[in-house]
Amino acid sequence: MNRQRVAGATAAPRFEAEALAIAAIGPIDFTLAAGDCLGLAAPSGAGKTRLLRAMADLDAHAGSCRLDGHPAEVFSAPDWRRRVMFLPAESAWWFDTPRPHIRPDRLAARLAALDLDTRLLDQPIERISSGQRQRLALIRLLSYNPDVLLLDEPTANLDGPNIERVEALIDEYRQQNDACCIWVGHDRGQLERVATQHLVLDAAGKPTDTPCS
Ligand SMILES: Nc1ncnc2c1ncn2[C@@H]1O[C@H](COP(=O)(O)OP(=O)(O)OP(=O)(O)O)[C@@H](O)[C@H]1O
Repeated sequence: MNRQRVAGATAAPRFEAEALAIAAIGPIDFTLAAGDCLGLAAPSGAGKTRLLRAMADLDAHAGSCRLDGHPAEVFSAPDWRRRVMFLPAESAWWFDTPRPHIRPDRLAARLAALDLDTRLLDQPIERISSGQRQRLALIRLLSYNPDVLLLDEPTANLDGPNIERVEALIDEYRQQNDACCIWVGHDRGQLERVATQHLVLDAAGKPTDTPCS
């Protein structure tokens, strides 16, 4: 599924982190080229979500992130967060139904790709299942055309066929948009399928070479 690079080819950095740390979590460093996906694994409570929030500049942190060579500081906060977009494990919704949250471009195709009925767009949020909400939140995120997807356990509520659909949609988006992603997950098999690079943290949030159990 992953895009293969030509051996010996060097790709320009698209999204980078240098000495990124929040509280005692990290520091971490990585460099991703267009189309790359970093699989981020760690025991529960190690700090994966907090690092994603630091990358999106949602919480105060140490170290820096760069997009296409430009540090986060040169972007306005809303512009950075639109380009480097965080998908929380549990989605938040502020209108009564999904439709007003989602830009219409490619909406029908993405709903079909994730096996979602268009009528869900006009259903009250509380009547939509957690797995349906998770897929709708991904479609909402993609509708804003981010350059970097910060995905916090994006298939946690899904069954096997829907996990495959989500993996395929994200892979297609990365390839068509030269986007990068950071994929937080606990399923090592999945991370091996979707990621082009891997970062494993120990229970204290420090990078390690030891595989996460
Ligand atoms: N805003 C915050 N301020 C201080 N500590 C926090 C904050 N948010 C979370 N924590 C704590 O930081 C630690 C890391 O939390 P985080 O949610 O990043 O873990 P995680 O690796 O994503 O866990 P899981 O795999 O269970 O989702 C936890 O001990 C959590 O209680």
